[in-house]
Amino acid sequence: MIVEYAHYLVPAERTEDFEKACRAAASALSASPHCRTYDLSRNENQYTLRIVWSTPQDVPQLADFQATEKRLEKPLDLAPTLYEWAGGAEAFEKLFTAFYANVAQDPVLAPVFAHMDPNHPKHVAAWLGEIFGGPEIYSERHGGHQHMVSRHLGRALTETHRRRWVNLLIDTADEVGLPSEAEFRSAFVGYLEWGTRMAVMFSSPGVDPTVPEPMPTWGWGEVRPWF
Ligand code: HEM
Repeated sequence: MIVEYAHYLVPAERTEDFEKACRAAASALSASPHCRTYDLSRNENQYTLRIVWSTPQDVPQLADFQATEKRLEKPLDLAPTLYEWAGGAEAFEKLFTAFYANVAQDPVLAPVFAHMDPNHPKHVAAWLGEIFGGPEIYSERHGGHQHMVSRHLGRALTETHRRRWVNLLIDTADEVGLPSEAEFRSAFVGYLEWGTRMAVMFSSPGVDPTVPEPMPTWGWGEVRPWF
């Protein structure tokens, strides 16, 4: 992950044009599979654009404006990752072993997972661990993002399935004693809400099965809409 900071000194008569160009750049950034998040801050006539990239790219809409300084930096992780906070690989394996045992008893979900691969709980644990900042095991050993998406294709999952999956996973998180701090649980549930909606989308008829986006990552903060 690369964090780009670009500082712009913008004369008062050009701030309107600059902010318009930034909004155009925001559309391009949102559409880019390489951009994870971005924001613009202003202090009088100084602007700082911060972009978090998976790989460095240009922001063409701002080419007319001279950046006074441009720095590409690796972020310095001062906070533990969600993976570390949760308790690492062991915690995710415990969670998904208990979850799929509960799934087998659930009238809504059991039929969906009737032919599940016995290693499925371990694979989903590796997926979630990687998303939450742990080792890149799912990418290296289990086919990465494209493979995960392919396992949902054609399953025609419904909102009833999705909601039951989320509810049961949260109940199981309580059952196995996953950390319950507000910050951790809000990030955890935020990912479940996003991830299950993506699973339902990719399970719909006629969806494009190609996935150019890299593995998602999830942290303590926010994500932006794709627009
Ligand atoms: C955050 C949400 C979700 C995540 C992270 C997730 C993750 C995964 C992963 C990583 C796989 C592939 C496992 C492998 O590599 O073998 C998979 C497969 C699958 N997922 Fe999901 N999934 C999510 C939501 C859902 C939902 C809501 C359902 C249905 C209620 C569902 C049903 C399935 C099924 C049936 C498979 C194939 C299982 C098998 O045959 O082994 N998933 N999921």
